[in-house]
Amino acid sequence: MDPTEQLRLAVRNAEQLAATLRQGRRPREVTVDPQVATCATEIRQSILLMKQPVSTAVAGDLVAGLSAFAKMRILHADMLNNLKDLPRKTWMDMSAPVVVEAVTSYAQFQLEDPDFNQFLSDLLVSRGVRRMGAAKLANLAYAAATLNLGAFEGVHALFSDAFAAAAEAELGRLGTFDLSRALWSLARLAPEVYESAPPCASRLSDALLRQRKLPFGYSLGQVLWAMPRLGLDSDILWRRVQKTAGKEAFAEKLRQAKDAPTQVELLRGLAENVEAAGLQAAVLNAAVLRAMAVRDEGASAEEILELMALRGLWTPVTYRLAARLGSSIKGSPPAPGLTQPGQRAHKYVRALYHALARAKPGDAASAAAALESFSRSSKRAWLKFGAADEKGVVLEEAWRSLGQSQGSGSSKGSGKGSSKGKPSKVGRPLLALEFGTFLGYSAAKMVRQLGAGSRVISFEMDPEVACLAMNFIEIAGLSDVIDVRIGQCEDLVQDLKAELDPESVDAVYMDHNQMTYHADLSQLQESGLLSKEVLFAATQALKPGAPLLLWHLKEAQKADVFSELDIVSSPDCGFKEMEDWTVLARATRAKTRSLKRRVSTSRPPRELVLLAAECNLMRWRTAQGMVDEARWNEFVQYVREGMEKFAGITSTRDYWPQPQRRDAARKHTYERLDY
Ligand SMILES: C[S@@+](CC[C@H](N)C(=O)[O-])C[C@H]1O[C@@H](n2cnc3c(N)ncnc32)[C@H](O)[C@@H]1O
Repeated sequence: MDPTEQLRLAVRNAEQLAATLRQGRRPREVTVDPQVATCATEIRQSILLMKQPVSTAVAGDLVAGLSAFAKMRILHADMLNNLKDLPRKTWMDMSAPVVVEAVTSYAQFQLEDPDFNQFLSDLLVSRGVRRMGAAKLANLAYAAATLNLGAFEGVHALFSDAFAAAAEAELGRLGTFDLSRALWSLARLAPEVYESAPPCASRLSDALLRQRKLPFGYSLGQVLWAMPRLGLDSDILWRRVQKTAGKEAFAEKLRQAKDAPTQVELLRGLAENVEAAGLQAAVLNAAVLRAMAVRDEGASAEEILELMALRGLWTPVTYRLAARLGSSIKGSPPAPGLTQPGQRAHKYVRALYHALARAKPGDAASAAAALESFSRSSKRAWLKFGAADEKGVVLEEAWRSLGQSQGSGSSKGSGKGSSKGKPSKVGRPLLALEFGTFLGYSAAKMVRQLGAGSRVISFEMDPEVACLAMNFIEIAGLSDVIDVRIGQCEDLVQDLKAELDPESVDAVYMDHNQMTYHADLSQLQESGLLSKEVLFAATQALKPGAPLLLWHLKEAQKADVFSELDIVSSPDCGFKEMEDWTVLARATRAKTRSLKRRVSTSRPPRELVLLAAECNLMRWRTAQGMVDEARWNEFVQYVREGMEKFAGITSTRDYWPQPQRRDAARKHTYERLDY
């Protein structure tokens, strides 16, 4: 058969398969589904046989194929590579809808490819984006913003001009979802924060506020993030939505809150929006904790205690807080208070109450042990701790040795203005940043190992989870030394620059999103916040995998930015035959010239970039319940082999109490067709 015809038929087939996946009718692991595999192979074969460069019509089929595979969250490298290599003329000849589909599908893979991003940016700027209809424009802007094309010349102006020029009737046709995404995209593409709103933003925001149904959930969080950046006031919107706002919106409002009283009010609002009694109590306890952090807010803390007593929501944490406040309010239920989270409480809430019922108040070790026992109690109770079991030992050792070599408990603040005539770093309490608080388990471990007086600032984007963590930290007796910040880490790091002295961060621990580890580390390096003797640690570097972080660190080591790089192989927490890597990178004052220095101008190998995208897709498919443990065992070995093959990166030491388990883990092989 003519390869272009074969491609066309296979792509139609892929579209149907993607549709059945959406209806939940495909088997569990779609990447090994025989029908998907056959279709993927046919596409590959036709690409290999086709005369290059392909015609615009064939390019259209490739785009449709890419879009179908993007919907199935499967990386078809041949299709991606073929599209990437299309001559500019073919891209210019494609119709606007095909270009929109190509860019939006491509964006879903979140590939790190600055050269192609530059190409796409130039292409969009030369083609122009007017006259494509507001819905397509909103979609395209969203893809461009996801790819961070705002970094390239002309892209932001392109979209802001197009939205400013769109006819009123066209904007009127956009629904709440599209308007929300358009606002987010404009803010994301903008090179800086606006003082006053540009016309495009005002028009979109007016159209949004006219909608009968206002944004909610994730979209609302995006709009609340975007509005202040676009110079828009979000108060009117917030007043209308706050009673039904979800956690994404509260997370953003809490991050933006400039003072503790505003945070207290927001947490009280969040408590009214959650159902389970146990979670409501935890959120209100968090509000009391925030109120206690400021001197004049004792009255507000008492008011919340009163409200909790009326609702019968006192927990062991509330009793502790009341005692700390010297409050005379009579608690309810009687001490120790609620130790059951209530019907239908989420696993994380149950985990906290399991700890509240078992931990000795003020004793961090017993609190941590209680969370561990919950996580081990059954497969379904398993919790995502990246610092437990063997990996926990590796990390604790590293933090302890940092504490012993640098910290000793002499007092020196790390706030702005406290570093006049900087003394030597040796002999002062340490400051650590954690990315991904979850229930506060690893933050508690870290702060204790770093030594007396040390502090951890921990970032958590889920406000309910952050509140659970604040309760756990209080029962562990660590509220004075662990500060949970709510929001997206990227924004929180930006905010920290105004608060901390340069070079004041001694340790960083990442356990949030492996896909962004390397970008988050770069942001920290560029912020100037890292000490020249910083210890950087990250978990889950092999499962689900952080190939780009590993590559970044290896390059940084070559450039003497980090002098030591330790990649420790061990079992993943709770899985005996699943390998994971914990990464430890140390800077050394004597060697490290500047952490800000650009590590390298070279780009990671293409295969590594594709591997990173595969790790991300695997995470996505797992969240959809499509990947089981056996498949993961296999996949991590594929990542390990890929790291060695494409970047020469291997583990540097083992921490396997039973080495035969490691050998067994390494025998797993990942079946993956070549496409
Ligand atoms: C694996 S858990 C962290 C476990 C925790 N470090 C421990 O061992 O106790 C990952 C956490 O990171 C949070 N997270 C993910 N991406 C984030 C981001 N971009 N900013 C802030 N928090 C994030 C998630 O909500 C989740 O609670």
